[in-house]
Amino acid sequence: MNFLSVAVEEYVAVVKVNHPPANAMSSKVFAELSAVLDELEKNGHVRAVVVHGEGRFFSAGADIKEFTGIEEAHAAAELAQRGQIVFERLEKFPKPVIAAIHGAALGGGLEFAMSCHMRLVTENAKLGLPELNLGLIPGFAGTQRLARYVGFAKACELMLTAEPITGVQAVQAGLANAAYADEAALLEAAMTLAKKAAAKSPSSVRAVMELLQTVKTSQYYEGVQREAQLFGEVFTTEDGKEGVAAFLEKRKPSFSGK
Ligand SMILES: C/C=C/C(=O)SCCNC(=O)CCNC(=O)[C@H](O)C(C)(C)COP(=O)(O)OP(=O)(O)OC[C@H]1O[C@@H](n2cnc3c(N)ncnc32)[C@H](O)[C@@H]1OP(=O)(O)O
Repeated sequence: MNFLSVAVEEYVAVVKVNHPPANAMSSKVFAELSAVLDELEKNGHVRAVVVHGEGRFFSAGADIKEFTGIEEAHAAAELAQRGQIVFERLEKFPKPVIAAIHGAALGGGLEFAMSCHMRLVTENAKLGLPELNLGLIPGFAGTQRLARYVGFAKACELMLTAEPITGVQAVQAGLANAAYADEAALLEAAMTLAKKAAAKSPSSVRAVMELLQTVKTSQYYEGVQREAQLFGEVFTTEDGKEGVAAFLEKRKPSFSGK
């Protein structure tokens, strides 16, 4: 493992993303996450999982530096689908997963956190889906999951303004469970919560985790599929190219509507 580390303590696995500088969700990070889920699912010493980011951020999203090599809409749609599959697996994971979010959970980073079963945040963490600043749209099922947590109007506002909210606001909006003053308090609270779940009967926990997933309908999956397709289409517009180039060149994008 190069980008993820796992430490197990009292039936709780702490998974840390360590992909400096921003813990971007690159294809290698996704591959490792998938392998880690395989291992944690089988491991009888693991009954709950805490996911955290090493360094300044939880995760700043999909790896924008990897976007530059992608030319075709179908290739961009496939990138979205690959992320969607891993996050779907995470959401369906039979053991509870808690995201402990500090710094920033943006774009694919928030989509990662939204696939976890609970989210604890620092008060000043930034949570948002800023893809429209890049001339893109969310692609890892964020368009479908966000509204489930915050409702239609707030999801619309967050995506269309592309502006992040704080950890405190995320709790108020129903996106996060609770906010803590700093990273140390956040991690302590995440471990306490995870240990409470880990102390319950694994069979009852597994049953609850399965039952909570039945809220997803076929319309949800149609939405996710359409999201990947539209991500591919938007990705190949001139505005999509301009947005990504502007981010990498550290300048404001100029969108032409093409
Ligand atoms: C389907 C899914 C799609 C997506 O997820 S698209 C991505 C959506 N996410 C974003 O748009 C967030 C982009 N990043 C930011 O807004 C900012 O960054 C932060 C708020 C996270 C941090 O800002 P600050 O503290 O001013 O640092 P900094 O100089 O902007 O970034 C530090 C280094 O991190 C790299 N970085 C940040 N986000 C990403 C990313 N998502 N993918 C790849 N690299 C990223 C930068 O480029 C830079 O790197 P260097 O030091 O080499 O210049």
